[in-house]
Parts: sequence; C-alpha cells; structure tokens
Amino acid sequence: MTERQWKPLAGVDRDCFACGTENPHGLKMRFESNGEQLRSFLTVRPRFRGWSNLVHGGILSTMLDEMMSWTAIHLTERFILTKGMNVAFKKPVRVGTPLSLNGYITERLSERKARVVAEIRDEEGEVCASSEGEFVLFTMEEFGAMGIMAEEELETMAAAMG
Ligand SMILES: CCCCCCCC(=O)SCCNC(=O)CCNC(=O)[C@H](O)C(C)(C)COP(=O)(O)OP(=O)(O)OC[C@H]1O[C@@H](n2cnc3c(N)ncnc32)[C@H](O)[C@@H]1OP(=O)(O)O
Repeated sequence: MTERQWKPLAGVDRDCFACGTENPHGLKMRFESNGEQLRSFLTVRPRFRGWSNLVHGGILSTMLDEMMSWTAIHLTERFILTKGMNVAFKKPVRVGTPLSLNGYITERLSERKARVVAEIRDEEGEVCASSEGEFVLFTMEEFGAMGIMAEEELETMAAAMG
C-alpha cells in the first residue's frame, strides 16, 4: 500500500501566537496534510520553558490545541472554535529538541461538531503529550456573523482551508 503524499498547508495568519507567520514572539507552527491526518514539526525555543529546560505545559497545550484546530479546519473545511480539550502530559519535553505532532479526527459527532486527537512525539517517536478536543464547526457566514474576523480575513482563510 502506498503512503498518501504529505502536502504543506499555506500559512494564512500573520499574528496568531501558535501559527502566525510573522509573530516574532510566537511558535510559528506549520502544518502538512495527507488528506487523512495533519502533522507539524518544531523545536521549542528556551523562552517557552517552565522548569529549567522543560517546555511549559501551557505551551504544550497550545501546540496541541493548534494541531487539533488545523486538523478540524482542513479536514472539515469549516471555521472552528475549540469547545473543550483534555491534555495528558506523559513524559517531560525538553526545549531545543526536535518534536513532531500529528492530529486526526476520531469522530464527526454531528454536522456541527467533531472530536479530534493530537499527539506530541519526541525524537524517539515516543508520545510525550496528547489531547482530545471537541470542536464546533461553522460556515463562513456563521463565523462572520460572530464578528471574530474581518470580511477580507474570512475570505483569505476560507480559500486556504481545503
Ligand atoms: C488561524 C487560527 C487557528 C486558531 C485556532 C485556535 C483554537 C482556539 O483555541 S479557539 C479559542 C478558544 N475557544 C473559544 O473561545 C470558544 C468559546 N466558546 C464558545 O464560543 C461556545 O461555547 C461554543 C461555540 C464553543 C459552543 O457554543 P454552545 O452554544 O455552548 O454549544 P453547544 O450547546 O454545544 O451547541 C449548540 C449548537 O449551536 C451551535 N452554535 C453555537 N454557537 C453558534 C453560533 N454563534 N453560530 C452558529 N451556530 C452556533 C453549535 O454548533 C451547536 O449546534 P448543534 O445543536 O447542531 O450541535
């Protein structure tokens, strides 16, 4: 069986703390999709530490939220809000070490909701942290009506979703 090809997703948000392409204080996460799952690779800088050389748990949670969010956005082609998420911290994660993340949908709960999982792995491929979240899905019109994004941002985002 041939593995599905991974393709990079365009970075469309400049300032998001997690995925913003131009945010000098952010994580600058980028994503790839094979149509069934998404993945991301990054090395967390020391400025995001908690204890001494360990990545702060809040930063790991942000990375997991972002991984699940883009998984939901890309695989459902909808705008999303995180309704809730649970995180399990299984192994300490060190700053300055290469990490990989993956995300996938476990259940399409309804037309408007999806359950998504994300994992953070270390260089050995061991899962260091994982999350499960519930995501509410919105059409562009519904999201626009919530006043979260300007009209032109909505259209740029919608064009980059699939
Ligand atoms: C580039 C950017 C990527 C960034 C990714 C970051 C991801 C995030 O962290 S998002 C930020 C954190 N999350 C939030 O701020 C969400 C705040 N919470 C909320 O707005 C609400 O609680 C929300 C929308 C999640 C759930 O709303 P609530 O009414 O409690 O939902 P719920 O009772 O479960 O569902 C009610 C129904 O109304 C729908 N609904 C809720 N609000 C709306 C709305 N404004 N418009 C349309 N439908 C809505 C739900 O989909 C659901 O539909 P159905 O009955 O068919 O299942």
